[in-house]
Amino acid sequence: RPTTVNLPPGPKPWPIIGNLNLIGPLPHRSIHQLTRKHGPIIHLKFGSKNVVVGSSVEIAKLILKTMDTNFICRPKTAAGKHTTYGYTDITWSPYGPYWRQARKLCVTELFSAKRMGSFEYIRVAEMTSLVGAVRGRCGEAIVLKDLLSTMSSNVISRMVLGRSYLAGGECGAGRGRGVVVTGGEFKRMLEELFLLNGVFNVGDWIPWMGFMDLQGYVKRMKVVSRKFDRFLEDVLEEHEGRRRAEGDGFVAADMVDLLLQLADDPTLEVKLERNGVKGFAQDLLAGGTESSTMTIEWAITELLRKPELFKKATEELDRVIGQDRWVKEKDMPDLPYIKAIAKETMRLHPVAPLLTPRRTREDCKVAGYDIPADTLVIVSSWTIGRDPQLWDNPLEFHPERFIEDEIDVKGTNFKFLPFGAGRRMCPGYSLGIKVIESSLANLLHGFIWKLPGQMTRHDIEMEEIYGLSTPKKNPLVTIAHPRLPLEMYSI
Ligand code: HEM
Repeated sequence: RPTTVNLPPGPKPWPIIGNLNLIGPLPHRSIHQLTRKHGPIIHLKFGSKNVVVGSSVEIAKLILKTMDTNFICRPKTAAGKHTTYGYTDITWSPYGPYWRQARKLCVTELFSAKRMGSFEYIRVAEMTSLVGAVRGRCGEAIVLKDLLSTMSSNVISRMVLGRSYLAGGECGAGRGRGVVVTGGEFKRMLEELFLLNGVFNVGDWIPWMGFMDLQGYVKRMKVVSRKFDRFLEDVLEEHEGRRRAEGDGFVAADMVDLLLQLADDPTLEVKLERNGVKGFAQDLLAGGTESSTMTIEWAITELLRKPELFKKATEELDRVIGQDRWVKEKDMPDLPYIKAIAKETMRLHPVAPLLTPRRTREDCKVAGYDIPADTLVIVSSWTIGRDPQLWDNPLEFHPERFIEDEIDVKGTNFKFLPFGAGRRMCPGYSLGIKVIESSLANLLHGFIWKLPGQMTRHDIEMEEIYGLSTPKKNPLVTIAHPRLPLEMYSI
């Protein structure tokens, strides 16, 4: 090692806590302020841990693509240890043959175009239920998020687990172990899992304080992971029962069936153990629910603040779809304005404003600075998405910018990173974008959206909470009115 290490610029750390005093309850906003002061690559100390934040297109490209072999690992955190079966899921598993195999399974089995196509009927059915639920409450003030999360949980549950375990508010009813968890409880479990996977847990950064669990996060991680384990064990037993009963005629009907088959496959490079099956299933359930719900809620919120945009969206829908049918997934390429609203929402309200953290495997140099091995590496897509050098009037919600400049969602130009980029980018992006775009299109096609009572667009609050995702702090309350001929709702 060189004797003098040329670390990126950053604030002076305090003994023991480092710069943790500068990180508030919304870490992406704290980090945004720091990057504005110190530049596109900064060095911080979280306790004794080195942290590097990249917040420009150039640095993001180096981290996520050009030098990705050194940045492809995830840090070892209490959340990874306690909530993902000791890092045997996809998100927190370290770089190596196990993770590479997991990603291969995502591409070839779980999210292949064929598999996504074969599950389209589920997305259509749940979309129809969502439209029916909104229609049933037209004229009332509704918490939109509740209806959206039922839709997205049902889509993902049916694809991953084979059926909606949330139907009727109960789950697992009538089987060996009786009711395991209610629908409402399941949603709370997912929210808790997301929150705990994104929190700044002091024990991760000041290891000798870890045993005290001063914030109580580790205790909560253990509680939520026990709840998930009970639920997933039940699901696995049910699937194994069907497999035994059907013998040679068994055909995999959902992602858990596939994972259990793979766990028995002697040709797999690395054995997929039972905990791995549960960890993968949990990742798919968690990844597929909260992220699309929060994005659609933010989109309707932004539109309520700029009602003139509803007109543009519905003009496009009336022209392309007409008033006598609902929007199908295959219509989306013909609805560029709706797609632009979805992208603009993800620019201003990214699900993961700091992406998911990485860890350096070896000492390296980035932009002339030394980055030591085992540094926590963060890419601030929040800052990149608000950079005035990249976006005109960056704080304004202006979907047209994505029509003028057709940037894709796959992070190929590193200016727009809703799903990350490179080899560790979100494997579920095609499902996520399908659910977001077609739900948004149908909610705008089928309904006129208003604010309740005397509330005006200036009263809408825009605060978020931070975890592995960043949903609205206070859920949006809104009123829907039918927009299409009434017979269209008898579906
Ligand atoms: C709105 C929808 C979604 C958004 C915005 C989103 C965003 C992200 C982001 C930003 C990452 C981190 C990428 C990085 O480290 O560079 C990620 C990773 C991941 N996402 Fe998603 N996601 C979405 C939907 C989904 C869905 C539907 C699934 C699965 C059903 C999923 C499963 C995962 C998994 C397993 C990872 C970890 C990948 C790895 O570490 O190798 N996501 N996602």
